Amino acid sequence: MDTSSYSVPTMSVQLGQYQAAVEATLQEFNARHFTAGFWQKQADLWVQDAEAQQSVRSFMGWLRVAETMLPRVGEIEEFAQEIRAAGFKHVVVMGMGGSTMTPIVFKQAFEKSANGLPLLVLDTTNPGSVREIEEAVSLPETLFVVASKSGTTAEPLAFGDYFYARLKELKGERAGENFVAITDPGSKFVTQATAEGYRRIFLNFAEVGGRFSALSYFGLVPAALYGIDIYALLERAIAMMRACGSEGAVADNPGLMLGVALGVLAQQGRDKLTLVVPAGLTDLGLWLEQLVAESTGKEGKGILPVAGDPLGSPEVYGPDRVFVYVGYESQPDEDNRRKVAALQAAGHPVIAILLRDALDLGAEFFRWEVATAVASAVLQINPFDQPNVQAAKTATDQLMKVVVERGSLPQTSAPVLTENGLSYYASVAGSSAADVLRAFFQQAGSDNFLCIQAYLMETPALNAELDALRQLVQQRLHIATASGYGPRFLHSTGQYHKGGPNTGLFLQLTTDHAQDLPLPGRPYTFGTFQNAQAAGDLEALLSTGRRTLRVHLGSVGEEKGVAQLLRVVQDAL
Ligand SMILES: O=P(O)(O)OC[C@H]1O[C@H](O)[C@H](O)[C@@H](O)[C@@H]1O
Repeated sequence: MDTSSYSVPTMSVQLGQYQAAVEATLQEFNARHFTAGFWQKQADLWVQDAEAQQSVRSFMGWLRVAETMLPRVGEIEEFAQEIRAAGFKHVVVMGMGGSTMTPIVFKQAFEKSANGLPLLVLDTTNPGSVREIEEAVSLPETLFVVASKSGTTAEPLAFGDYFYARLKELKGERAGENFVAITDPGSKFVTQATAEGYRRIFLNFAEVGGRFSALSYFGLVPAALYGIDIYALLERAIAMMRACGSEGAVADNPGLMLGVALGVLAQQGRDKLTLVVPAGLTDLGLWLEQLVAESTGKEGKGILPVAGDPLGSPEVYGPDRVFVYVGYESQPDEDNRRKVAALQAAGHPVIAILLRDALDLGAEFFRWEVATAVASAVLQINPFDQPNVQAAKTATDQLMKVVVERGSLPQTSAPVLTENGLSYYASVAGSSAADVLRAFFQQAGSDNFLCIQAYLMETPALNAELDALRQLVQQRLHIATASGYGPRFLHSTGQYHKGGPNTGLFLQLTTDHAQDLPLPGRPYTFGTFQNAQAAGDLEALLSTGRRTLRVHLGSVGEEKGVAQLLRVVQDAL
C-alpha cells in the first residue's frame, strides 16, 4: 500500500508566551531521541517503577494497530455485507467508554452511506434511554453489537442480557443471530456469547486499551456497518503514523508537537484543554474527553478536556486555558474562528487543526493518541491505567450487593434542605436552596471548574437546560464548566474527577425514575442500577476530598426539575 500520497491534516500551534518553554522541552525530548524510544515502547519515558513500566509496555499495541487492521478490512466488509444481505435494518452498539466512543463520533461526523445501516449507541443505564432505543428499532431486524474489551463491565453485560431476553421472546433459540460481540480473547464474555449462539465474535487485542481502540475492531466494525470506507480511514491513520515517526526519524512529528505543547501548558497551569468545534464534530469532544482525561488525570495531575463550554470573549477566561480548534478546511465556521482569533490576540495559547473531510478522523485519532501518550510523558504518569475509575465501581458493587440482599438501595444521609420537591445533599448548609447553592459556588477558586454530572435521560431539551446552566456559571464566576451524563462519564472524565487535581466542584443530579425498567435475571431495575452508580461515585468523590452537591429531583421530573434548579442558581449567583 502506498500512503505516501496522503498528507496529514494541518495543525497550527500559537503558544504566545509559552513558546520558549514548549520549544525547550521539544529540544530536550529530541536530544534524548524520545520518538525512537517511544516506538520501541521504552516505558521509562513515563514511569520509573518496574511494575508500572510493565503495565505501560503491555498496553502499547495501539501504536501499530492500524497496520494490523489493514489486511482485515476485507473480513470486516464481508461481515457488513452479510448483515445487509440477512435483512437487518438497524445496528445498536452497546458498551461503555472506549468501546463506544468511536461509533458515537462516526455517527455524527459521517452521513450514513447508501449501503450503510442506521446506527444507534447505547451507553447508559438510564431506563428511559434504554426504552427509547427499544422503541426506535424493529427488534427482529436489529443487530446488537455488545462491545466490551474486558467482558466484565457491568453495563454492557446488562444491555446484552436485556436485549437478548427480548429477542428470545421473539425468536426463541435463534436469538443469537441478532448479536455480535467485540471483546478480548479469553474474556469471560467470550464464553457467554458462545453459549448464547452469537452470530459472530470479533476478538480484539489484549495490548490495545479501551480508549486507544478507535482503529481496532471496536471502531471499525460499527464504522463498516454504517457504510464508512474503513480502508481509507486506516490509510489516513497510517500516514499519520509515519508522520509521527513509525518508520524512523522525522523532523516535525505532529503528535509529539501537540503532546509536548499540551503537557508543558498543563505544567504551567493551562490545564483546561478547551475544545472548539463546528456542529458536526461536537461528539469528538466525548472521545477526546475519554482519551485525555482518563489517560492524564491521576496522581493529582492531568489535563481536563472542556467540551461544549459556550465559547465566550477573552475576558470570561482565566489563565488556565488552552484552546484547540478542530474544524474542516472547507467550512468557514465564521463565528467560532472569529472568537478563537480574538482569544489568540488576547494571549491565550491556540492550536488549530483543519480536516479535509471526515475520513481525516482516522489520522486525528492517531495524532491524539500519540499526543496523549507524549503529554503523559511530560507529566511523568502512566497513560494506560485508570486507578480511580475502579474506586467508583467498587463502591457501586458494594451498594448493589445490598440491593440484592435487601431489595433496595441503602438510605443515604438526610438532605441539608428540601425545597419545592428538590432535595439538596451537601457539606455546605443554608436556609434556602439559593443559600445552599451560593455556599457551594463560593468555594470556587479561579482555576476551578464546575462539573455537572447528570444521571438523567439525555434529551435535546435537557441538553439545552444544562448548556444554559453552564453559560450562567461561566458568565458569573468565570470558571470552566463541564457536563456529562452518568454513567457514561464514569468511564471517561470520571478518572480525572477523582484522580486529577482537586479543583472541581461536582453537581450531581439524580431522579426517582418514575418509568423504570426491570433487568431480566436480576432482582433490580435499570433505574436502581443507575442510582447505585451515582451513589457509588459520590462516595468515591467524597473519599478523595472532592466538593460535591447532589440535587435529587425526586418525582419533580427531569426537565422541570433542572429548569427549577436553573432559576435557583440565577438567584444565588
Ligand atoms: O470495554 P470494557 O472493558 O467494557 O471497558 C469499558 C470502559 O470501562 C472502564 O471503566 C475504563 O475506565 C474505560 O477505559 C473502558 O473503556
